[in-house]
Amino acid sequence: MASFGKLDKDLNLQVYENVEELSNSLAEHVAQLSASAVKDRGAFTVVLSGGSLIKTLGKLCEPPYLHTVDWGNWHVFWVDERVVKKDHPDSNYKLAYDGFLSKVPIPSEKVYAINDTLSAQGAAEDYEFGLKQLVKTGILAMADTNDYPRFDLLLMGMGPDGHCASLFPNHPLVHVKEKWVASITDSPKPPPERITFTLPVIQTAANIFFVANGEGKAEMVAKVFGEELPFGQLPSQSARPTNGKLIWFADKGAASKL
Ligand SMILES: O=C1O[C@H](COP(=O)(O)O)[C@@H](O)[C@H](O)[C@H]1O
Repeated sequence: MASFGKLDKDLNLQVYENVEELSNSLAEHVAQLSASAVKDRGAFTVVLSGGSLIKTLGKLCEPPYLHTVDWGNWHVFWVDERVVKKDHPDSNYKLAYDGFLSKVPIPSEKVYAINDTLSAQGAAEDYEFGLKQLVKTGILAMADTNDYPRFDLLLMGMGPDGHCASLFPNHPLVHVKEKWVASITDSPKPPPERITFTLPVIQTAANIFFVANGEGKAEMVAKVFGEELPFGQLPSQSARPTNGKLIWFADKGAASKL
């Protein structure tokens, strides 16, 4: 891992020589969080993004993690989803299933995909309702300090424009506070119809791991670690836990403009 001195310490940025090293470290960090959540609460609530993140989870599907992680107690959610059928090439569920979920023994009833028969608004409301039911069962924790759920881990990617989840720079959705899950029908990145966790839910997470690899992300990584911008102008900068832990995992390419 390369050293960025003060940046490492203050901003929790971990820079790796290549994606292979990044993926190894990511797997170890995820496995440790999983073990402590299952020990404490008997469940690990982990939230996936789509995009390039999924490939970096590959090491978790291999020994030793394949055999040592308590997959039976994982509960898997999506921080955002495109409103398409589950077998559509744009589906974040399909991407995660093909690249990760089909390779590890997580019980299918603990994988919470969106209802792909509904409109964007319907799917967002339905997903939020489902989360509230899981709070009632005790699987999903609520925060002590606000009225949002507190997921154990959010695994986040960042687009080259600085968006995360389906929260795009300066889009009005970045200011939504009254919902846990919101819909968008004018996403600047296709497909236009999506659902997304709102920023307060993201900020309430116990842990957020952001993953960025490749030079295409370098400019935005530098911006995220640059001056503090007004809330929502750069969602990947605003998406920081208010009472949790944030780690950025970057390869040398993504960190090349720091
Ligand atoms: O559209 C999306 O893009 C972001 C970033 O994707 P990447 O391929 O540039 O890493 C992703 O995190 C999000 O889940 C997805 O819906």
